[in-house]
Parts: sequence; structure tokens; C-alpha cells
Amino acid sequence: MRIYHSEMSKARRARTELDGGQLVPPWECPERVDMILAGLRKAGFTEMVEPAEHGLAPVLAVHDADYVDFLATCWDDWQALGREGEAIAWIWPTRTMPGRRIPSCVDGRLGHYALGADTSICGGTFEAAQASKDVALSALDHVLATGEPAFGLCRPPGHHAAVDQFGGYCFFNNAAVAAQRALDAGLSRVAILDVDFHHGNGTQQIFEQRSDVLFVSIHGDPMTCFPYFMGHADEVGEGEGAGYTVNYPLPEGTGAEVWFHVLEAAKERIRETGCELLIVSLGVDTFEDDPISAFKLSSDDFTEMGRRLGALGLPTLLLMEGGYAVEEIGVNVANVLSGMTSGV
Ligand SMILES: NCCCNCCCCCS
Ligand SMILES: [Zn+2]
Repeated sequence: MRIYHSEMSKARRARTELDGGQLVPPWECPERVDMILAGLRKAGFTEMVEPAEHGLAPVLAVHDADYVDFLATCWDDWQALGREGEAIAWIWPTRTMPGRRIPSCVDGRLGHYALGADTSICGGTFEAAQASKDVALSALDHVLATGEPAFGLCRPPGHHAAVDQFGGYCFFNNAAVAAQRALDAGLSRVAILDVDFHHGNGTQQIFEQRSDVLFVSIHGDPMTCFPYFMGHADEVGEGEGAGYTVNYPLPEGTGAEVWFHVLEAAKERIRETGCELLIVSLGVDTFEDDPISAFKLSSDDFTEMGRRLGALGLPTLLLMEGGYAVEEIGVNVANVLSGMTSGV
């Protein structure tokens, strides 16, 4: 299986994340990339390919131009105010203050475009997000050209990024950008299966009114798990998109037996919807020792996950999302890819 990776994905080196009322080193750290690469090499995945540059057009096919412009300018605007810290949102439009205009100052713009305060913006963020999107698109092109599975080592991740919102460590929604490009290349329907522990609120929001992308997500129940305000089973898509959003929220502590049972139900929905391509938002924070998640999958379970994903028999693009147990992330990602390719 071909691995797409760019060293530019490490250009984002944020120093702070607001977590538990403190500024801590971000869970989504550049070292994740190195550990994944090491794990892949150790497992025999040595075909590493640099992505081509795809520019911003594929991003603008999914994200609003004003949002992309905000991401491009936020850090410079923040620095121009002489601030010591990193750009973190701290005021938002809320239930009692709808925010019908986008403020002109960077603090107001951060609040307009940020999902939460867990994702700081620093130098290199925009560059890394572009590299991550390029990784996803080059990996997609390979899948479309060959029918072979490919893995995009995307960093930063993307599934929490909505049409005009960043957060949950995500800026460009790599899976959504790839899905749109596959449709533009002539496919009629694409499935995005999000197996990250956290609900892919951004991906859902982008496609929830459309029937050409089936969004299926298995995740921690938002009543107790981030992103908290989206991902319930009764969110099924709207208008044209009714029936093309499928959410499987599961309780904290869910283990492999239940998780795989639900995966089979998710696969059945994908089968019966006639999708020509499977994009997997591959978060491995479902791992039992993930520091910010609450499922109980073992490293061996990731091998089984890959085997079951491969059994769908669709051209498959796997894109890196979350996973914060840095010591084991390389083994866990490699196990999914090994399981996927074991049958071939
Ligand atoms: N106390 C941990 C803060 C978690 N912040 C959001 C988690 C985003 C996961 C992305 S896959
Ligand atoms: Zn996650």
C-alpha cells in the first residue's frame, strides 16, 4: 500500500492547548507523524511518496473563501497586536448573542471561525494544513488511478473542520476535500466512514444536505464526549441528504465486540447505498490507552479493523485523523494497513 506523507505537515508546532483550565503542550503534536512513519516502516510499508501541490481550488470547493482567508491571515493579525501567546479563541457568538456580522478584529474573527478553545493557531499552521490537504488529494489520485488502497498521513487532521470553522485540531477537512474531488472526477457517490473516537462534526456539516456523499460515523456518545453538540443517532441528514448521514454514538468504555458489531452495521449501510469509493477518516484514538478518549480497542483490534474494512471490497482511501497515544500510534496505524492488505 502506498503511503503519502509530507514533511511540511510538521510545520505547525503549536506550544499551547487549553485543556483542563491550563495551557498544556498540544495532544496533536508533530511527533505523531514520526511515530506513525516509524511504525509503518517497521511493518514493511516502505513506499513513501511526497504529494504534489494541488493549490487552494480543491479547498475552496468545500470551504468558504472568507474562512480560508481567515486561516491565511489570523496568525499575522494576531502577532501584529504584539501578543506573547498563540492565537486562541475566547469569545463566541452564543445562544443569546447570535453574531450576525463577522467582527473585523482578530479576536472577534477567531470567535466567529473557531469551534472551541482547544486549537491554537501559530506560525506554520496554514502551511501544514495545505500540506495535509495535498497528502489527501495525492493519495486519492492514486486510488482513483489504480483502484489500489492508499494511506494519506494527514497532519493536522480534518474531520472536525466544517465549511467555515476550525477546531478539534482540524483546519481543512481533508476527507471532505478528497470526496469532493472524487465526485468532480466523475464518481456518483462516495462513502466517508469516520472511525475516529470523536464524531466527525465537520464532515457531517459539510455533506448533511447532500445525497452524493454518505457520511457514517462510529464515535463516543456526544452527551459525554467531544464535540458534545453533534453526532446523535437522530441526525440523519436533511433535505436531499436525508438518510445519507448515519451516526452510531456509543458509550464510553465500549470494547471491540460491540465496536465491531456496529462496524458491520455501518458496512451494510455503505453496501446498500451503492458507493464507488470508501474514504476512511482513520482516527486511532479508539485505542484503549488513548489519553483523551474512552473506547477500549487493543492494538490487535486495529488489525481486525483493517481486515474488515478491506472486506468491503471498495477502492479505499485511508486518511489520518486523531490518535494521541503517541508511543503506540505507529503500531496501531500500521496494524490497520496490515489488516487491510493481509487479504490481498
Ligand atoms: N481534554 C482534551 C481536549 C480535547 N479537545 C478536542 C479533542 C479533539 C480530538 C480530535 S480527533
Ligand atoms: Zn478523535
